[in-house]
Amino acid sequence: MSAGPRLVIVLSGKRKSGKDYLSDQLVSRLEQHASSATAQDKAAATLTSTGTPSAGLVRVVRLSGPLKEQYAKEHNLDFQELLAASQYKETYRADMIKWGEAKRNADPSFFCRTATAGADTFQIWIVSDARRASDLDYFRTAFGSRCFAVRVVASDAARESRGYVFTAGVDDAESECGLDGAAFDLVVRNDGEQGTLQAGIDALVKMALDACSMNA
Ligand SMILES: Nc1ncnc2c1ncn2[C@@H]1O[C@H](COP(=O)(O)OP(=O)(O)OP(=O)(O)O)[C@@H](O)[C@H]1O
Repeated sequence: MSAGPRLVIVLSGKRKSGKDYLSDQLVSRLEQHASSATAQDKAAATLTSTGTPSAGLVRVVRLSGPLKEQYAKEHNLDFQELLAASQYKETYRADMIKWGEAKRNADPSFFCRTATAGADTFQIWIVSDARRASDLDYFRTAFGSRCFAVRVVASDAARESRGYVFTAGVDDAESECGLDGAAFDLVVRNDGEQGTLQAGIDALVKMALDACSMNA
C-alpha cells in the first residue's frame, strides 16, 4: 500500500485571484527540476500533472473536477468547457454552486475523496481550488503536518483586469467566502507584481523538493 503524498499544498483564494496560475507555475518549476535531474533520477521521479498510473512527483488535484463532470453529465453540458477559464463556465457557475451545495450537504467530503482517488502514488499534491472550511478540514485531518494551506490574494483591480465582475449568488456564496476567516500557512499576493508572486513560488518549490529529498 502506498504511503500517500509527502506534501499536500492546498490553494484557496477568491475568483480570479490566480489559483490555477500559481498551480501551473509550481508544476512548471518542478518539471524544470525534473528535467535537469540525471536520467536515473528522472526514471524514479516521472513528473506529470495529468495522472498517469506510474509513480510521479506532482499531481494537480481539482476539487471542482468531479463536481463539474457530474454536473455536466446530468445537465448534458461540455465538461472540458466547464474546466476552462471561459464564459461558458461563468454562465453555469451560480447553478453549479447550488447543485454542488446539495451534494456536499449530503456528504461533506464527497468531492475531496473523489478528486484524490488514485493520486496516492504522487509525492506532491497541489489542490488548486479549496473553497470551504470542510475542504481544508479534510486535508488537515487526513495529512496533518504534511498539509500546507496557501491563500492566494489579489486586489479587486487585479481580479477585474482578469475578468472578475461581482456576481450576486456567486461572490457572496460560501464557495467564495467560506475560507475568509481561516488560518493559512502562507499568504501569496498576486496583484501582477511578479516579485511578490515569485517569492511565494520559490518558497513552495523549495518545500516540495525538500519533502521529496530533492535538491533545489
Ligand atoms: N500573475 C499573473 N500574471 C499573468 N496572468 C495571470 C496572473 N495571475 C492570473 N493570471 C491570469 O488571470 C486569469 C485568471 O487566473 P486564474 O484562472 O488562475 O484564477 P483562479 O483563481 O483560478 O480563478 P477561478 O476561481 O475563477 O478558477 C487567467 O487567465 C490567468 O492566466
